Amino acid sequence: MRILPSGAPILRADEMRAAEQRCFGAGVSQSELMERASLAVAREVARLGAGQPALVLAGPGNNGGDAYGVARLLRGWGHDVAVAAIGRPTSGAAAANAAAWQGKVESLEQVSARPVLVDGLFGTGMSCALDAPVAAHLARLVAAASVSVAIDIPSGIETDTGLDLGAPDGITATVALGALKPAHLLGAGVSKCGHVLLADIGVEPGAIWSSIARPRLQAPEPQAHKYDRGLVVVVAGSMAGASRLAARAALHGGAGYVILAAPEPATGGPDAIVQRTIEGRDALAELLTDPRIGAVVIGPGLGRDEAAKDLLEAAIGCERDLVIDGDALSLLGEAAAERLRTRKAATLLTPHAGEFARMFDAAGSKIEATLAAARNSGATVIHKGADTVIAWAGGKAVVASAASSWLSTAGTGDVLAGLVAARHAAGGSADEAVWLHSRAARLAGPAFAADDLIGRIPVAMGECL
Ligand SMILES: NC(=O)C1=CN([C@@H]2O[C@H](COP(=O)(O)OP(=O)(O)OC[C@H]3O[C@@H](n4cnc5c(N)ncnc54)[C@H](OP(=O)(O)O)[C@@H]3O)[C@@H](O)[C@H]2O)[C@H](O)CC1
Ligand SMILES: [K+]
Repeated sequence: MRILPSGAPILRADEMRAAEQRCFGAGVSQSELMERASLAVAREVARLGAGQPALVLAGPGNNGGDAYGVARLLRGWGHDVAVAAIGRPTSGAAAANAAAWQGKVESLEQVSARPVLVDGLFGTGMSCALDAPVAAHLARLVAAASVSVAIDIPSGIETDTGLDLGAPDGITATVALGALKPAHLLGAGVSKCGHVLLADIGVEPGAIWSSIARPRLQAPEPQAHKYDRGLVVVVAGSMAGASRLAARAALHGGAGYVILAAPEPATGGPDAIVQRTIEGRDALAELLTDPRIGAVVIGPGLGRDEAAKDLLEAAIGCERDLVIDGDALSLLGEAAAERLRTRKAATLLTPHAGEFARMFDAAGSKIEATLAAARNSGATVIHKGADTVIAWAGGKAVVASAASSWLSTAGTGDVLAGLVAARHAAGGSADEAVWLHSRAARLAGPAFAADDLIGRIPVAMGECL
């Protein structure tokens, strides 16, 4: 499991440059800022590299400027340091750092590999794919090292999208400077950044995007009753098992009262789940007039037939807060934004990548695309994946990016939908549910079934009280 700072600010490349400019405007010089960056990276290299001979790769810009600073500091601390470079910085603090490096500078082609590798070729200035020879030499040098540290971002990952532009595999750790970037959490960054450490270099990020953090939960008040904790209605369709998973997840996610509304009573499952036989659109619409309902879940096991469409119409038309998942998202398709934006109550969507692409424009950064979907639909959108983005219509985004890959098993989406409803009905936020779902998966260990996941949710909640 990789280390990732929690609750940390995320900035795009242009936002980071603006934050650096504000720092300069406040009187901090570029060389001072670069020295803070170099010192933060050099300390991590000394810690992780444990004094082994180091090879520092320096690029033609400020990422390279950091690299020359790292090399100078390590050598000053007695480390055996070699430098190889692509181009040479021509201006500002980076050029001064390059000039201050007293040692020789080799080319990537000729330099020999060493046990410790520092990647200071490119950072937020990556503007296109790495040249193939550069990518090949970088991969060779990273593979030969026992410890490799990337400065700010591994070279070859696009800052704002996480798109792979030729980055090597196997980077041990990335020292993010000043703020996380989308590259640390999205796409290729999920697997290619290694552990992510965030260095404070005195820049005020002012970010409204952040990495997910452990929620703070409260036990129910002494006088609480089941409606205080939230009444969740799960609308079942043709596949009862999926809706039962969602209902059980809602119960173990803290809901005080769970109703499973199904065409015929489901057998098995906890007696604490109240079964209501609901046939057709009007009967469901009637049930959903109950103002005590904190959240309705529709989608798990709904199916896509005419009966399913009728139930979805009733759910969208009701005045309750609504979690829409799975089949219901596919039924909405590209009409989603238009159908949902007029709803007065809250709507939460839990699409995976395929469902998202059927409803919204998925081009570009996953954060930007999910925010656009939230703005256009008025819904809170939980865009699932190895990198899960939670986006609100007001522009806030939270990114979760260290989930267990064992979540790739049937039913975990149904569990999340029920958990999202429970936390919402309890007055919590969508990212709480994502954190609990991910933590429960960690606790469940390898090769768990969705049913096992449910039993770990209370344990995960116990870590938040
Ligand atoms: N701003 C500051 O004072 C500080 C910045 N920090 C560090 O700086 C980098 C960002 O530095 P920047 O100079 O903006 O860009 P890079 O160093 O990442 O890239 C350098 C140049 O490389 C060229 N480039 C981009 N992609 C490629 C490629 N695929 N192949 C070859 N060359 C490439 C690009 O030139 P262009 O002509 O394309 O513009 C870049 O200019 C940041 O990540 C931090 O590490 C300090 O940390 C703090 C101070
Ligand atoms: K780098």
